[in-house]
Amino acid sequence: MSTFIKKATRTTGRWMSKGQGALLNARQQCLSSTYTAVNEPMLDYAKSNPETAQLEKTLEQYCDPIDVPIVVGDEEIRTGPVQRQVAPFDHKRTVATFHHATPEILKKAIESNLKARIDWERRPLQERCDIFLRAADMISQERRMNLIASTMLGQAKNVFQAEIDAAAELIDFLRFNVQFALKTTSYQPISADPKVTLNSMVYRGLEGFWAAVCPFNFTAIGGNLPMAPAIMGNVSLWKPSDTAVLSNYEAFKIYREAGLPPGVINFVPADGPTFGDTITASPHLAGLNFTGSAATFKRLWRQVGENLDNYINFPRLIGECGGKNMHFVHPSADLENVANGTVRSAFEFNGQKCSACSRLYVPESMWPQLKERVLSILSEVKMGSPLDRENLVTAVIDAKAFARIKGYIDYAKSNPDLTIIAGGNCDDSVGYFVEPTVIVSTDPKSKLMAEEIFAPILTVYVYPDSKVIETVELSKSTSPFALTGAIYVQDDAAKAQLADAFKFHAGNFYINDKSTGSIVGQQPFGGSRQSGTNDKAGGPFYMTRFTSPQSIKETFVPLKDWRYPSLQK
Ligand SMILES: NC(=O)c1ccc[n+]([C@@H]2O[C@H](COP(=O)([O-])OP(=O)(O)OC[C@H]3O[C@@H](n4cnc5c(N)ncnc54)[C@H](O)[C@@H]3O)[C@@H](O)[C@H]2O)c1
Ligand SMILES: N[C@@H](CCC=O)C(=O)O
Repeated sequence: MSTFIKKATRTTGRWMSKGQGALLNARQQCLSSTYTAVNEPMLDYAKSNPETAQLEKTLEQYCDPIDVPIVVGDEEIRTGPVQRQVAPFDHKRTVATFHHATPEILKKAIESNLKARIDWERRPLQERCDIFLRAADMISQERRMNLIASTMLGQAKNVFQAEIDAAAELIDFLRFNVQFALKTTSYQPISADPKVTLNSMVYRGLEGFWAAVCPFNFTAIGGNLPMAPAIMGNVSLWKPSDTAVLSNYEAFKIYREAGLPPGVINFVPADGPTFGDTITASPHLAGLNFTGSAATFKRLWRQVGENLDNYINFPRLIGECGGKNMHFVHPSADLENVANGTVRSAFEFNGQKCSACSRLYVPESMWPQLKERVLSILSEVKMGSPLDRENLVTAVIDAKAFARIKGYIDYAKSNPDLTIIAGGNCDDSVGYFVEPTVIVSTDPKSKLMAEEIFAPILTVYVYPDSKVIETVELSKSTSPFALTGAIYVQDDAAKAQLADAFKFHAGNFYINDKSTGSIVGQQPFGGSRQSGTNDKAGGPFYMTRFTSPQSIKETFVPLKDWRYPSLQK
């Protein structure tokens, strides 16, 4: 039985843990800005647990495809050609049908945003927060399984991966964003003598609308990108990825049912370039909250640049992009820790995490033993449908990704600098399956060591033990990304040296831990260089990006003379 259920008390027909009870009280207190979030406890889905039976039942609700509309204000729109979201592990199975918004619909959605903004921006922050805390409670309780099931089927996450993402991380984003919004807006400037002059700060939402452009790989990120601006009084267009429409729609519906007024967030699946062209052409674009590849972000940034003379405000651009994350192993490292951490980081959810380890630097003295251990673990790793909890590796997201990944594997097979020591097989007859693959490269600058592949592929470079510092420098100059990175080292002096050396090469840096698995409120997330603008989602500074404060000075003593005081007669 999971700890969560063991501690649970049944109240008003809902399962609620002691922790959640405290949170609901905290929600009431939030009206006085004292709300403190805690991370959502995770369910463990042991076979005999009630949540496992509940999940099975919920999965049945998704046997037939769900038709997902475009939602603008209160209107559901179903346009022309129907799009399909398929199960990546069984591509004959359609999990959702949906519709691409045309430029006309997108323009209508912007108008609807701007109309809704008039009231929404004026609402007290606490009222806005309360809606999203209600959404967090709904996801934590009665709607949890809808998010888990739709993420499992649509994005091919197994139950543990879906629980971390679609339940725990999304709930955490909602609650911590509220906490940070309340804390950051509690700052008021000093007033030396408030009877003479009162200074204050008004936390305004931005003028215009935000475009939230979402990736496929995290339901929580899809849910966060339009919601964080909304908490701060903004309005946004939610553009889900075509391969995550269903789970994103489930989250959108929950926000609306929790009390989000129509038009504050409009749900607009759309062809990527059509969406990008339309929003960047609007004079009302206030900001872009983007997560996805660096290539797409650069294209949007360029389009904003080209339109600069047409905007009412300078749009704010937030972009969280890709990575080529390394595990750098020092000769003093704990081998078992390296092996377990690297397999989890590189292959969990098929390496389709921006933070996944995709290059491994290992000293030659350690490699024979580490290789043996990694291969031994991989012989136990199972690949298959995400509906089977035993499968750590499932299918990659779609046919396009499959073809791209296969291209890298074919390249490795034909290149003498690269040796495949595990995996290397791909099969898309039923689903888009790519075996967890380990490739050893004798060329430290190989494209497999440099480019983001977003796949279950780990490339290893074995270095001479005497060349730690040279190899650190080599690793730093190999890839343009700076997202996550890990060092495995037990020697204290070496640890300090390596941490300093990688200061600008990872926005999220791990010491003796794997490069994935950041938790909201614990490891705020983001990288720099080609990995993005490093605004640190899940941390306090993120929320400040969504406000455009106004400073007000009010004087109660009239100015009686225009001269400087000592010159007054
Ligand atoms: N740093 C992070 O926090 C983080 C988190 C998750 C994913 N990622 C990155 O995201 C990428 C994987 O996600 P993806 O495959 O969905 O990325 P992607 O760039 O292909 O797509 C992201 C979104 O952009 C949209 N899009 C595509 N072209 C567009 C255009 N011209 N204008 C506007 N929108 C457009 C897509 O439809 C999708 O919704 C990887 O690079 C991964 O590292 C980063
Ligand atoms: N929070 C995630 C990153 C999401 C990127 O895809 C992690 O650290 O595993």
